[in-house]
Amino acid sequence: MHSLLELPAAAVRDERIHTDDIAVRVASVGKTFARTDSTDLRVLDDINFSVRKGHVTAILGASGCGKSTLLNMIAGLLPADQGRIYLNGTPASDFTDWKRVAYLFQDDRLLPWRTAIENVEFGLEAERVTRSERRRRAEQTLHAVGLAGFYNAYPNALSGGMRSRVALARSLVKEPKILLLDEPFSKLDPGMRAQMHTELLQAQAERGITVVFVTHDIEEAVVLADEVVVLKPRPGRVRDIVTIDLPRPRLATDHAVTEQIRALRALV
Ligand SMILES: Nc1ncnc2c1ncn2[C@@H]1O[C@H](COP(=O)(O)OP(=O)(O)OP(=O)(O)O)[C@@H](O)[C@H]1O
Repeated sequence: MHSLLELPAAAVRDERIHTDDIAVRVASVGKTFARTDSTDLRVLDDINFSVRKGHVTAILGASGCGKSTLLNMIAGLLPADQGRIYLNGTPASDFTDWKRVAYLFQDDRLLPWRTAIENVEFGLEAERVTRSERRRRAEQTLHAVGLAGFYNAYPNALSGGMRSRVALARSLVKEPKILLLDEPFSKLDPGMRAQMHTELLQAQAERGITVVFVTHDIEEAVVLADEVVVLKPRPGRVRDIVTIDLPRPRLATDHAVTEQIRALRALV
């Protein structure tokens, strides 16, 4: 099952191609890290895929195959040393609308000296938003992720799941068009992780956000994603792009979901 979004290499190399419904395009991207022992580590090689606007895409692969490196390049945190990454048709190096791109890290990175609401407001401090508007939007977003009543709690008084919600709210308050997530729920227990999946999908559907997330968890990829980019390691290459065309909510106990998990397991 290949996605139509897997553009042919020749088309990918043609920088004139602008498809209005593509939010992220990764075109012939490669990355090599120089190591202290002066040997180079080729982490990613000739990566090609596209992410449709409003879709949820998983980047799935074993530990060390370059998933975080790829996400960091999409986020503009790392340059690609081969190929190009485009956001809304613009090369990442020329892209200016980074305020509409949010990144949720593996650890929640909450500021311990700030309350929940102050942590969420932090997401807006780089923007031209008045203090009262900041407070209003932070309250509204915390409410939307089920944390009304915990506005003034400090992170150390919150459970892991609640901290994840605050971190999600801090990303959503920016009203991102693109949300990038690097295994943000991997430290949660399975029940809490399932709740966070529901929160994420609800926010994504309501706001039409494009989501790209990294995971090594096949079940998480099948439950959340419209498309799964499967990477194989050393160096990281695209093994396959699989479309998950199942209705939501997807329960890991449903037959169609377990079949899809089984099919993906054979690829990873
Ligand atoms: N800045 C860096 N300098 C040198 N090597 C790096 C750097 N960042 C990552 N690497 C190496 O690149 C490889 C891929 O790392 P990356 O974190 O992208 O993989 P991953 O698939 O996200 O792994 P995990 O699931 O364990 O987080 C690893 O071998 C890692 O040690």
